[in-house]
Amino acid sequence: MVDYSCYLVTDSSLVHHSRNLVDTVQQAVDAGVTIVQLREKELETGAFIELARKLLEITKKANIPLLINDRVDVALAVDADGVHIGQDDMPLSIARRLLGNGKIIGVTAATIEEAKVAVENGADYIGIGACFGTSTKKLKKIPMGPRGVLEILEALPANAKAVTIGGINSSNAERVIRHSHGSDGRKLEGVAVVSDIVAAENVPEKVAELKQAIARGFINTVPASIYPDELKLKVAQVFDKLRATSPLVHHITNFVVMNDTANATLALGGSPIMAQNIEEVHELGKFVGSLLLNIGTLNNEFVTGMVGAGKAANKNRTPIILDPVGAGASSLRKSTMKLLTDSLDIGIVKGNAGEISCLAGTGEVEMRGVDSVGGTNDGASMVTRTSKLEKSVIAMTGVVDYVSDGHRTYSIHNGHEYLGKITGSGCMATTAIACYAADDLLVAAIAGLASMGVAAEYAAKRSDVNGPNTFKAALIDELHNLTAEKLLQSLKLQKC
Ligand SMILES: Cc1ncc(COP(=O)(O)OP(=O)(O)O)c(N)n1
Ligand SMILES: Cc1ncsc1CCOP(=O)(O)O
Repeated sequence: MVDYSCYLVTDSSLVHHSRNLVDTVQQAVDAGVTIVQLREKELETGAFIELARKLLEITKKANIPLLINDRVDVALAVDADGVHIGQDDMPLSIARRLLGNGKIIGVTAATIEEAKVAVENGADYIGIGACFGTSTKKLKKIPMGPRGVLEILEALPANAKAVTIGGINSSNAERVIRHSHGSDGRKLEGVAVVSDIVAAENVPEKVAELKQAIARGFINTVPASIYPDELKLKVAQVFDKLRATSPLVHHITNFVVMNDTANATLALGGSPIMAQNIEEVHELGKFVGSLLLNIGTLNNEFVTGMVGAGKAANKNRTPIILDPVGAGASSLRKSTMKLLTDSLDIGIVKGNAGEISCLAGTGEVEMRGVDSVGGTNDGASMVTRTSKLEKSVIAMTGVVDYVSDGHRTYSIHNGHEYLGKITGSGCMATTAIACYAADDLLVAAIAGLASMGVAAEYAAKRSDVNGPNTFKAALIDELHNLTAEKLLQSLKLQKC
């Protein structure tokens, strides 16, 4: 059985200046890559064969396969273990005739049709891509993201094998593999990586990081279900922990709510920092408890900062909470949400019914500006479906709030109508979730929405509250006055 899990594809033009390609492959093989593909675009045939022989010596000793990219003649000349061919290369049927059944043949596919044809014609595995953007190769099609990879994988027969390629690195490999877990239990066999390994300063360290990320991605445990009373106790516990630890919540958020959400974070017990400049987001990473990305007012600086901060957060395993404000309202917002969900591992997405239906791609709830027009008749099924699709916890706000991790779904019946009459209450709810995100993400999403709902009920009851404006000030006060006991007493939580 071929192990495709950690697949090194070479490119000598990208090799770090401190080594040559042969040393790079030796180090990568010693560190545990499971298969190697020699991919050279500029080499003359003689030099190609010589290089292939050297790499074959290394891979044979480690008992792993060496495939040759595009050049069936080179593979035959050195008796390599197989080839990888693209859609414009030698047809699969001819390659198979030349190489015989004992050799591995991989075929690139960017569409369902290409993948199906390759499998029908006897490809041993499919290289699905490009998954993300890459500077290693000029792409002919826009990257498909992990969801596009899964769509191709799910269209193939259950026994078909596939890896994905394009922009894969140690900070996104876990998500890419996890995302490929299909409804019928199938998943990718692994990820193929060029620059993240060959250009790395420290190859053994990089391969170790990649292998750990890949191994985490393959773990697909179904979480145990939790009864509402047990969950309420957990909410009370995480509230006390939040007050004791005051985590730093890094916001890249919109101009409209920046001040209110900073105050809501402080009132609830967190510590806010609002910073979007790419120059500083990396430095902040080490101290940040969670990263909140809110697309309410968009410009290029914000989006660049979000992607940069998001990648750093994924690398540090800091949870990211995304608020795709108004995602269904304009194509810029929709494409920004797609860019963020495709390129980052998002822990929790919080949105109203319109935003969540836009994320799910169903558009079943319309949007007017940043507000949903109406809600959905079946919030529980909408969040469960979207969570399964996105592999993120989904928190959907409305008259009733719904939270799901794809396996466990709950509804929260707290709040007050004034929440819908002030601007920024949804963004404050996202902030509240981000304050709790150091803990189990399902619990964090419930605790955040519960805190907002219960604080709103206390605020609305106050004698000094006469309407939305006084309510907003009182809401910040009541987030500050919240206690674990109040949450336990007032939280109305149901299992769906
Ligand atoms: C594992 C894997 N998947 C896809 C490719 C891309 O191959 P191809 O389409 O032939 O493009 P080039 O590699 O020739 O640029 C691959 N090499 N490996
Ligand atoms: C060969 C190839 N085919 C699709 S993307 C790609 C290059 C991937 O390189 P990297 O892993 O450096 O993004």
